[in-house]
Amino acid sequence: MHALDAHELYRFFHIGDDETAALRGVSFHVAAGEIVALVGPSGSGKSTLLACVTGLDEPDGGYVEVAGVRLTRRPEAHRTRVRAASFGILLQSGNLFGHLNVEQNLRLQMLLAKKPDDERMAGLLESVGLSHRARAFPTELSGGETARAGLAVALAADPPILIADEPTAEVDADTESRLIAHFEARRDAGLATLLATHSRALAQKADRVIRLKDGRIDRG
Ligand SMILES: Nc1ncnc2c1ncn2[C@@H]1O[C@H](COP(=O)(O)OP(=O)(O)OP(=O)(O)O)[C@@H](O)[C@H]1O
Repeated sequence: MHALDAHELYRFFHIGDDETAALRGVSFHVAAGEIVALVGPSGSGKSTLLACVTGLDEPDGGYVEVAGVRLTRRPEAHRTRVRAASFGILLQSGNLFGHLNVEQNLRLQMLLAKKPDDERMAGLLESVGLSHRARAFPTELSGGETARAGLAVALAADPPILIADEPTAEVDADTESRLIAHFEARRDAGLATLLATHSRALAQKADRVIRLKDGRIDRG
């Protein structure tokens, strides 16, 4: 049993008569204490895969297990419970509440996980380079700041499984190093991390790299 298991995932999208096979039988796992990097060209299915493994999207075939418990095709209430207990999630759609400032978004995430910790919050803001923007609201942040604030929220409750889509896409080299150190600390703490990334530096630090191509794992 792994922190996360994906079994033969399929996902199709239909627009008019056109069908896109975004995932075509993808199986993989992420163990506790492991960083796995998901890489592949634009359109290869990375974001679709991350949405399916978190239960935010339902695969058309196959299933996902979180610590051995099935997530796929279970009632929404069950999926929501598993997500809250097991995942920190940063997808490209973002994860910030617009009526809360950055600090309040982090605090809310910690409260939901019953882990309020102001000191940890300050450390997280510093590690994503946003200490000076703690009081800013999401509409007042740049694209890069929004992504970093979202990552801090995803990390806030020290989730057993971190799922992040392009967590270092819009950061400078120093911030990327700090974030990599953060992911490595998660590994040392026995937590699982799955990152979709175009960053070579980040992929090099992963324990395993999974390469997607046209909705399949490319073993070439
Ligand atoms: N909601 C949707 N409706 C229709 N097609 C979709 C939808 N979401 C994704 N697709 C298609 O599925 C395929 C996989 O997309 P996906 O976003 O998963 O790729 P990606 O590897 O994450 O790309 P990128 O690196 O650009 O984010 C693409 O062909 C995309 O156009």
